[in-house]
Amino acid sequence: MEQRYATNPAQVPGMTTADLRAHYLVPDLFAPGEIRTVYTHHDRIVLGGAVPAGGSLSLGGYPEIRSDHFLEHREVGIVNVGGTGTVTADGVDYEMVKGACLYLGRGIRDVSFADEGDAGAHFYLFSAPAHTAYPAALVSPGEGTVRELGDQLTSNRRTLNQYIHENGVKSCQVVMGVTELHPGSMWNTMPAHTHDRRTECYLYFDVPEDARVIHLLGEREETRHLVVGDRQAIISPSWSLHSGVGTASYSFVWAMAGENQAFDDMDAAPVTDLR
Ligand SMILES: O=C(O)C(=O)C[C@H](O)C(=O)CO
Ligand SMILES: [Zn+2]
Repeated sequence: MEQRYATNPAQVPGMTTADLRAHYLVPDLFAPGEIRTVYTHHDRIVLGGAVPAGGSLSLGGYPEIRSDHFLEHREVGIVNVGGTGTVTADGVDYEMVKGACLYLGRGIRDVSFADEGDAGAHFYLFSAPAHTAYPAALVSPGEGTVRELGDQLTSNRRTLNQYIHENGVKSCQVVMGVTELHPGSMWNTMPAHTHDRRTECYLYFDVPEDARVIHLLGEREETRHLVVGDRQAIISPSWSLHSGVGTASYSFVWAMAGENQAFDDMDAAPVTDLR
């Protein structure tokens, strides 16, 4: 499990492009036949990618979280950003089509990922410490709480699906969903915002091979950017604003953990305030 220690906003102005990428970009979560994990000390979130590639992969314990099994004292939200696959949790099979979201609570011992042939399932994992066990739940794409946001005239028309959240699938900390940009719209999360009570991670997907998302980060008076490709994740600490613009339409999984689960607890950073 890769370790990423927490950072302070005062470090950002002195960072090179390589420093910014090393701290806030997760470029290689997905590899065929592997489960990869990254532990960020920002709100103790673990990001993971599981690519069964026609076989089956088991999620084990890790010394970095002093656990015999991954969900010993954690919960996880999983979104499949590839072809159809199956997650099995303590003997129960959950078939996950592309875009489906599965919540698995604390205490589940055996978790495995599988797909058939060249289906190409890519399971994205977002996990945080959990104080109690909530029931497992599978949500089909588009079946959560749907919010239509933005406008074609400002190139930010998008559909935001909330899956694991206060009024949906229950969890201890994890809040998770998927936002899809409409064709011709390029900007997500406009205006940019912060939420000092939660760390948030985005996993960009369905980014065409020759396209990139320019993701904004940092404090509003001192912004920086990351150039992000398909199935790459970013870590946005509680003090960092987040927003992005693509050179083509794309989608992203957003997920948060921290002090509260109130989606609308956010402080807008109007574009006129950004430097
Ligand atoms: O397009 C958007 O707006 C989003 O998807 C915003 C994220 O959900 C977010 O940053 C929530 O805090
Ligand atoms: Zn946010």
